[in-house]
Amino acid sequence: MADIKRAIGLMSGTSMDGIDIALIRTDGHSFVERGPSSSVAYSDGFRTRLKQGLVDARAIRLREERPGILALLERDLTLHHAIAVHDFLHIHGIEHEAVDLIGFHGQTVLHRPDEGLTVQIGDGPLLATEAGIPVIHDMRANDMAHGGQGAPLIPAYHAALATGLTNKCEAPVVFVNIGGISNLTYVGADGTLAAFDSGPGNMLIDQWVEAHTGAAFDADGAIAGSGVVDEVLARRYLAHAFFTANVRRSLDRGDFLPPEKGEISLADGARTLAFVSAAAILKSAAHLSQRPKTYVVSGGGRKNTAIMKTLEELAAGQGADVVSAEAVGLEGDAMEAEAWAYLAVRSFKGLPLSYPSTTGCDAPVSGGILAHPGA
Ligand SMILES: Nc1ncnc2c1ncn2[C@@H]1O[C@H](COP(=O)(O)OP(=O)(O)OP(=O)(O)O)[C@@H](O)[C@H]1O
Ligand SMILES: CC(=O)N[C@H]1[C@@H]2OC[C@@H](O2)[C@@H](O)[C@@H]1O[C@H](C)C(=O)O
Repeated sequence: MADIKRAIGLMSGTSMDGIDIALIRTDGHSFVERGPSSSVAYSDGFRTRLKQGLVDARAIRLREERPGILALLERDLTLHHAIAVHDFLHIHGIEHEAVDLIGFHGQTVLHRPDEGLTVQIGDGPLLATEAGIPVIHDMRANDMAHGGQGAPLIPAYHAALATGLTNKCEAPVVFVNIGGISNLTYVGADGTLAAFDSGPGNMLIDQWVEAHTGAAFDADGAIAGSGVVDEVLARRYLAHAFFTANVRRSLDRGDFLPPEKGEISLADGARTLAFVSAAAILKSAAHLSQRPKTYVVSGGGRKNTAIMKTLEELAAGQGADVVSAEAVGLEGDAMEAEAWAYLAVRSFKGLPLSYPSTTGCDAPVSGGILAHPGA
């Protein structure tokens, strides 16, 4: 019997809205049994500190540097994760000893793939000790050390999930994650993988809406619903070199900026940015060697009806369907956390986390650092 491990994945994504947590059992190959999942929202105060952390991170030249508030923030972020793990295990009646590994993403505070620099704050040894469970952390660094973009890493997990979709949707399938940044994974009928970041997801909408209303996001796309697309502004975003370059690269939060306040009304701005988010996915997918037949959407952006409406229309124009992760029996809010659990098991077994076709690394590479409790 294959060596199956029970692992928890922890994701604090680019939206900085909280921690997603998920439990899976897996052999690190195609066997995946998904367990419970949940999310813990950050307080407004902690989100404000995370945003300051992004500013302070701009001074980082070597990835172990922690200027400004970053050292304290890293400790507090780790302790938030430890509490999330304890609460999760308690709620679900799971003993700590029954969990073999935690896959800990941490919080990306700086991502400059062109300089070979990616920084996720999160203290793996501290989390291992606080949680009493071995932790695999820092999973992006080795990919970059081997010439990769350091992201996206979720494609290895998408490949495992795709084996269960054969009778549920038409191939070829593309998994789309609409988080702060969006990324996609193409899985060919023969298991071929191609993946890359596909553009701004919710981050521009979030910043735009927060600047005008104080709300963290456009709930259900309601603000966008009363606006119209400004085609000139949309074209400006979609003309960005990111979409036209021959080589796909991964994105940092600062690579795209929201419009200037006053440049457009709140509602039209929200509608235009939702259009851009959807159109960016199709524009990026045009770089794939084959046209997808089904887009399986996960991430918070699938709850924005303006993004989904545009995505469905544009995909229909190319003969493709758009379905939510839930429609094919998956969990759209937990997929990244599940992926980090899956990747932790692969890391533990020395299996590749990334491939030349997913991050642009020189050869399939593993990654991650193992931290034991109390070490
Ligand atoms: N009900 C909703 N209506 C509209 N948008 C929503 C809703 N719920 C969440 N979102 C959007 O989803 C975002 C969070 O998505 P998600 O958790 O997938 O991102 P993330 O994991 O932080 O980002 P990334 O995948 O880039 O790391 C929120 O910031 C918000 O923009
Ligand atoms: C550097 C970094 O944290 N990148 C994230 C971000 O959020 C979405 C997109 O940009 C993706 O490339 C990646 O996360 C996902 C989970 C990944 O690595 O697969």
